[in-house]
Amino acid sequence: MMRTRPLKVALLGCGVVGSEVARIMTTHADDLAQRIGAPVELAGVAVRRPAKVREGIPQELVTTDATALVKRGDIDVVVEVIGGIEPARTLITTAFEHGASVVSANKALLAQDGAALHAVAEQNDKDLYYEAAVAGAIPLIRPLRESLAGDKVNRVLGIVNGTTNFILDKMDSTGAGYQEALDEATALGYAEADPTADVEGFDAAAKAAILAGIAFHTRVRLDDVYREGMTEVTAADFRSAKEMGCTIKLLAICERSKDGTSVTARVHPAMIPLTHPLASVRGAYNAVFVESDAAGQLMFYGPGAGGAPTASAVLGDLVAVCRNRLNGATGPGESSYAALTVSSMGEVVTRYHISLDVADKPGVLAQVATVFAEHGVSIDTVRQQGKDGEASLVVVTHRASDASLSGTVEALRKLDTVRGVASIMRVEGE
Ligand SMILES: NC(=O)C1=CN([C@@H]2O[C@H](COP(=O)(O)OP(=O)(O)OC[C@H]3O[C@@H](n4cnc5c(N)ncnc54)[C@H](OP(=O)(O)O)[C@@H]3O)[C@@H](O)[C@H]2O)C=CC1
Ligand SMILES: N[C@@H](CC=O)C(=O)O
Repeated sequence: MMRTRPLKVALLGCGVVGSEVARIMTTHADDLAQRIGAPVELAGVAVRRPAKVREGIPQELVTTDATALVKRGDIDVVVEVIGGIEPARTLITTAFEHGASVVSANKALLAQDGAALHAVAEQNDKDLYYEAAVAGAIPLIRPLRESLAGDKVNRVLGIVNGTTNFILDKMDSTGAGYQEALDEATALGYAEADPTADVEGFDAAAKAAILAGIAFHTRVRLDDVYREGMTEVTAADFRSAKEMGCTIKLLAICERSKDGTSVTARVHPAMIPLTHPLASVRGAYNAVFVESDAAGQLMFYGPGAGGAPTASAVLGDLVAVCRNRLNGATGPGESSYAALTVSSMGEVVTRYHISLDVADKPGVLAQVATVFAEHGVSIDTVRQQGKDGEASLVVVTHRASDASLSGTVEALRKLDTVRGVASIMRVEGE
């Protein structure tokens, strides 16, 4: 039976994502009411610049006083799409304390303060949902939290940042420059307010922290995630990757140790074989592999950024939270998490592609090979190209720990025949 009194929604932020949330709430109002069992009403929209023309948003709903909006006391659900840590964190906390549940797309905040926010939500018997915080439109949080709750997830690996995938794809497929591709991603609404978060890997690291926490039922914070961005990836790296039958992607990889007592989470550019499904993920699309004991390997794929795709995930959460509200219930919380150790990057085992500038003279290869052997790093292939007394030496290793590889590189730098380490890239997905 349809309830006639509407559920009231406060929208905090009306930018790329918020404007699409408002549009869908209006255009799909009847369908949403049907699915929820009550109409939903946009009760207020908090922004920074009230004078800006916002199509479809009645001016009387617009306010710059987000605090007063969440304190009104008659708001059922606050949708936070402002981004950043403050004022978003205080607004969300205040919303719980004044009787509202919260839907957020704010991965930066959730990766940093997710545990504290969940605690406040639970103390106040309210929901905190955030499907849109990871991988845009792709349903990933709910499958991990609910569908796979009876299984044991061991690994989550994928592309979780649309902006950097867009840039790397453009650089690889059209030879576009980095800045040109970044400007296009920003104009399309994919990039964060400060795109440093995207290109330096902070956004993907926040998503990795959230994914690892939900997948392994533990707490992983942003600071626990090893992070390298993609600003150092060059056209030469793409050429080397092609010679190996690979391309380069910015990957987020979260793994549970074999004995199940610890986890690792990392974000960095990696070479992946062109035959791997992740190699064909184009533009701002994301794709995530989840490996679990019983299900085996699952792949989630779809638009990872942009206003409408992200709003789709926000609306899904809004419907779920409204239904919970009508049923007088809340969805699954996170208070039952175990405290697994988060291991350092040194313990991660993978393959490496190392490009060295060396002197082009006899014995160099043997010298370099000895250093690898002394550090217990086994070599898979070596390719040398020399010219005018200088040479470039490309070494691809078998699987080795990051700590052994770091020791190897430190020792290589001390050889007088090694002029420099041009690039080091991990090789994944084989
Ligand atoms: N863009 C995307 O593809 C995706 C974004 N997200 C996340 O969604 C959130 C929003 O992103 P996006 O829509 O792109 O960001 P935008 O920068 O486009 O929008 C931010 C909105 O917040 C408003 N705002 C900023 N500060 C305040 C404040 N102090 N009080 C009230 N309103 C404020 C802005 O107001 P005004 O309009 O007046 O400037 C604007 O409407 C972020 O957490 C982001 O990480 C998640 C997935 C994908
Ligand atoms: N800036 C982010 C937006 C979605 O999370 C991205 O590019 O993935």
